[in-house]
Amino acid sequence: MDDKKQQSVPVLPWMRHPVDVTRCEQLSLRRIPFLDRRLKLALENMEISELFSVQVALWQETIGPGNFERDLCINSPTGSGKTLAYALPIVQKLLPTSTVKCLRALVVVPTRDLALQVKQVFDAIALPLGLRVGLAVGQSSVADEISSLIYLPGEEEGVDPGFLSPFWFQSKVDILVATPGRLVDHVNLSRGFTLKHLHYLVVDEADRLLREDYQSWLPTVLKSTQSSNNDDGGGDGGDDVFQLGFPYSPWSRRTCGVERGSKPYSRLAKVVLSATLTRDPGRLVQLNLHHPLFLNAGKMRYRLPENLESFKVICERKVKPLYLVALLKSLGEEKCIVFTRSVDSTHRLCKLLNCFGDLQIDIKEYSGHQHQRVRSKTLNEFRKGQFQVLVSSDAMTRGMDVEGVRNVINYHMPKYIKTYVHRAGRTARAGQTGRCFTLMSNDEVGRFKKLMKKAEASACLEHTVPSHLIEELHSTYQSESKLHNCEGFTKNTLTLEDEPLQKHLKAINMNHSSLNVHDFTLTTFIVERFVCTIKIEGDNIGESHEAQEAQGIDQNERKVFYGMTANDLYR
Ligand SMILES: Nc1ncnc2c1ncn2[C@@H]1O[C@H](COP(=O)(O)OP(=O)(O)OP(=O)(O)O)[C@@H](O)[C@H]1O
Repeated sequence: MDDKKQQSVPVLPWMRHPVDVTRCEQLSLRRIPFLDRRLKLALENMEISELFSVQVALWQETIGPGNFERDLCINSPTGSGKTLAYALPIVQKLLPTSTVKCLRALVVVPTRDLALQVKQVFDAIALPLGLRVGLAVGQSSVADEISSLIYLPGEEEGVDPGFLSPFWFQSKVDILVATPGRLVDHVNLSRGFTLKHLHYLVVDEADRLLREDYQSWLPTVLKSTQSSNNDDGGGDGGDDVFQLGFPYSPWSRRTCGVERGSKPYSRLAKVVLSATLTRDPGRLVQLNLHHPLFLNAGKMRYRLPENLESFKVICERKVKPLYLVALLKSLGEEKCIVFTRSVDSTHRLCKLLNCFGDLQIDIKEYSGHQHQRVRSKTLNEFRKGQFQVLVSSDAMTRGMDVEGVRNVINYHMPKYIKTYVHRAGRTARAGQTGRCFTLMSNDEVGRFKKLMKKAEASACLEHTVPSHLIEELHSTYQSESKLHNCEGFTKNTLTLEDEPLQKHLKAINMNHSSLNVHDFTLTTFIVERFVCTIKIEGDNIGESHEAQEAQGIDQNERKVFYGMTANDLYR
């Protein structure tokens, strides 16, 4: 979107003049004012020697002169280091710990894998400083999870059990990273779990979290953070010591960086982030932001990582899988993520790619249809470099940080620039280089051009896949299919006798033991490969779709029989 058009979109007044994050220089750790020496050491142990622009900007608004006086909304590219940008000041602010642990910082993210990733960042800087980080993501039962988050009455440790036991609950963690659904479960169901002492709330991947309701997580959280700590520890309900009317509380009072003069001004400080932050006033208003300050990277709304190269790969629709295989072959051993438009396509494409015996690349799928355990295992293996190509749907990839991903391939062109930004952003992270290839047919080129115009880095060259590679692949699979097509194809019935084949078909949702077909001119190599083990009875062998159509055979009927058309396999 050009500047003129961008200005015509209704924007909240405080979003009109953002602080440009890119103007902040990267700074070496020794030049960061007030950085706690232990925090500096923890960063050095992570091999971090300087802070990125967005991290410096946030530091200024929190620990520096800004002193967290305003809520912060950050729109900064993928891989620019937003996690550490909020984790660092929060940990530094929590450092003067009170004698009693209580939950003072909450980070909400949309997926479990992302929550685990964020927790790891907090662990690296908070644990050495004696702060504990918890996770509420629904990996275990509510009861098991809560026992890792709070001391139950009678449990040892905590403060002066003789004084408060058996009525009190105490937090085991200072910082909690949570997904919205499980967070709401704890707020509503877990005795002793309270957000009343919360000082900091971070909403990461905010546009995604604000787009979906997730059991009304936001109003639930905001309501339960409403502390009555103005009245010196008399709680407004809940199962903690405040409810019991103790004369004083050893818990910290919320005054987080928003004290004015000598008068403490109780407020929950909020940090809201994304690489594609929403500007929709209706969504943002739900956050109930206090005097918000908008930090943006550059002038445009969408910005791609600086060292990302974008390419278009133009190909005919029906040979798209061949282009993908050829492209993957040409990328060699480099780690790569292939994006499709849905979980079904992800599953099918992964199966399809694994049919190419000569590809010699390990490929696995990663999608929301898989069990969390399977998904996390796959992600770990990918991180460790145990396989090179991950085929993925969009839902799970926001914020995912995997070292060494050099290439992203859009097998299906994304519909929206936001999707492009998040997909492409899995590479070229933290200043590294990376490439994003988008496969498209000729008639999609115009749409792609429009899409790319909305991002700041809109240069996009064409990447040509050598035609000899495509021809080689084509002839391999064509010849195989011809060979197998020759078996009796006399009637319009197809019997699936072969057990491995049946399994295979089942895996791509073709749950039939026998098929009635008019048309079994199999135009995709994947289906051709099935033919080799199918006992075929039909009379249409070798006829093209056009010829079949001329005979009045309804091509759509295939949909009824297979649950999908041969064309579905191309998409
Ligand atoms: N100051 C730094 N120096 C070196 N590496 C850093 C620094 N800060 C962050 N990183 C690394 O940069 C990578 C990207 O960071 P992070 O995941 O926080 O990005 P992000 O902006 O949240 O991206 P996304 O929008 O995709 O979630 C991580 O691997 C992180 O370890």
